[in-house]
Amino acid sequence: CSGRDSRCGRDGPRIRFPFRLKDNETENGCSYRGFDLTCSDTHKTQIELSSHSGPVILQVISIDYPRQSLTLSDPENCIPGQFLKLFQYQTSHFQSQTSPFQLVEFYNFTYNFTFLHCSSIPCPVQVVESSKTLLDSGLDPILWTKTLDVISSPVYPPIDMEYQNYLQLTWSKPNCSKCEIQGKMCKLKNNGTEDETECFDRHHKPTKKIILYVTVPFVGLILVTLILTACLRVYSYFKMKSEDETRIEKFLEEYKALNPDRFSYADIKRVTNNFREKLGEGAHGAVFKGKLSNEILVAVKMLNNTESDGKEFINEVKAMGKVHHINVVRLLGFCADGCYRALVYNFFSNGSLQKFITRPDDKDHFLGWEKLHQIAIGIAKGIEYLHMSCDQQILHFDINPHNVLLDDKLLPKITDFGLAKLCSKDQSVVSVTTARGTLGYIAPEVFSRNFGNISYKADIYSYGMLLLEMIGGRKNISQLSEENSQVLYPEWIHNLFEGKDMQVKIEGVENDIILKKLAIIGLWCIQWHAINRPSIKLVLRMLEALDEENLVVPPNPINSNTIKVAEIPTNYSTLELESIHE
Ligand SMILES: Nc1ncnc2c1ncn2[C@@H]1O[C@H](COP(=O)(O)OP(=O)(O)OP(=O)(O)O)[C@@H](O)[C@H]1O
Repeated sequence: CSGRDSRCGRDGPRIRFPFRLKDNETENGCSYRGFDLTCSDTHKTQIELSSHSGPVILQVISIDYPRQSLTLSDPENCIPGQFLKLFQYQTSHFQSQTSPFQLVEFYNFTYNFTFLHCSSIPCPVQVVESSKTLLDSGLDPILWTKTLDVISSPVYPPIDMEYQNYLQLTWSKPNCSKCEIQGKMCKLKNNGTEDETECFDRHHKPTKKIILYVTVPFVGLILVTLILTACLRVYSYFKMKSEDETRIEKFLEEYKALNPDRFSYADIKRVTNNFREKLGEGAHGAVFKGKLSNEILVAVKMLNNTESDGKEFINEVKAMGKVHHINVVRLLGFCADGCYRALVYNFFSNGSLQKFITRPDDKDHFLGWEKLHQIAIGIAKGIEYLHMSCDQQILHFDINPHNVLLDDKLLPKITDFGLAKLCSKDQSVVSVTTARGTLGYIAPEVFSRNFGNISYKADIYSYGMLLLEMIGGRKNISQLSEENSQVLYPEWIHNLFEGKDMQVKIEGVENDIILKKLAIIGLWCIQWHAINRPSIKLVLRMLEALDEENLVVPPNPINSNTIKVAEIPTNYSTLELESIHE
């Protein structure tokens, strides 16, 4: 029915209508009565024919569908015996009542023949020519007895003694030879009479070749795609890895460049050419000029090893190692070699800002108000960076003109982080155990905890003092000695407030707009109470604002009720007080 052939073994005959494999459930109802075939355990095709002595199972050797014949053999090699069982009692044309098959060929034998029987051998039936004696046929007359004489006639098929082991049967109903000749399949006609058949087109099972032609390229394509994808993956994996490595290398190079190098004392001696050129001396040690390479000039600060327990050194390396800003000095390296400690910075040819704080008529050193304004902005940007842009807030605690260096383009660089403190950004109050800074620039609360908590506003105060210093306040108080660059700030600030409108009185430059701006901002920054001082961001906004006229003059920063001037020492340049117990 399905139009597909089936078979028992690879070499077995193809099985299709009117035959069917008995156990093939999908072909149920598709066979014709009596045409059921089975497969043996050894994959041979078998047919069961009925006889008077029970069913006879024969092996189907081939089926010729166009001629409607099938060739059978006996698995027990005794065709004559099976022949007798099947056809002994049949009518003359060997057509059984129940079987649809007719015998067409048994022996191609043109003579009459006789069936003989012997009970003691495996195949107990033999066929001989009737005209011959048993002895002529090589059979023992004692063992063999005659069973049946068959008279050869046109009805009886010819018999060939040499092919005793095959039976050839034909069938006439159902008649499918027409369909087979046309290469079509055959089936019983729907709604037809019992034996009527009709042809139909066989399902063309895709041939192996077609399957090969279609599937091989398809599977090949999939394989190639898979291999290519795998190769691509492997390639991109290794590419990514090598990119990662390059990225890491690059990072390490940059990191190395950004982070301070460690020098030995011998290096330091070599760099400074045996400490040949001294640039100056601060509270913590002397500074020497040096050369890292032909292009890189450095300033090497040798720290006094006698006084410190290493805190200043650690502080400076810790704080400065992290900062990279155009307005903050770069720490290129450090030396911690036995008792020798040194810090290596870029060299700035113009030295410290202190040198440029002078009267306007000092033509050699006065930079002009516009330049000073730019320098003030640069310092504020450096402080803003320290206060706001690093992982930790860096409080400098020693902002003053000595600690601002100027490069060859007069760009200000904040330096000297020996007193700096690293705090978390959300920390609003800082604990310091010693008052720190340079006299004249120290916020009141850093002097004494009575004036409030210490915070980033301490740097704002110092910056305010620096601004006021920049506009020439100290130099205009001519009574103070020239050598002592630090001035007691309350006294100095009082001098700024001559006149009720708080205008800064400086010879020759009265009412200069930049000057006024710097003065007002400076006064805001030195407000006695830290809370009244602006943040560095606000300071920057005020410094960069164009509408200077709108700047509001702050109240008098000194509240005379809160400080007794006489309590504050006047004769130290750098403040070193005893520890305050928190
Ligand atoms: N990177 C530098 N480039 C050029 N000159 C420098 C550099 N660093 C320091 N100097 C010079 O060396 C001198 C001493 O500097 P140092 O920072 O040790 O002391 P200070 O700031 O004057 O005082 P203190 O350390 O007590 O605050 C300064 O006057 C400065 O001009």
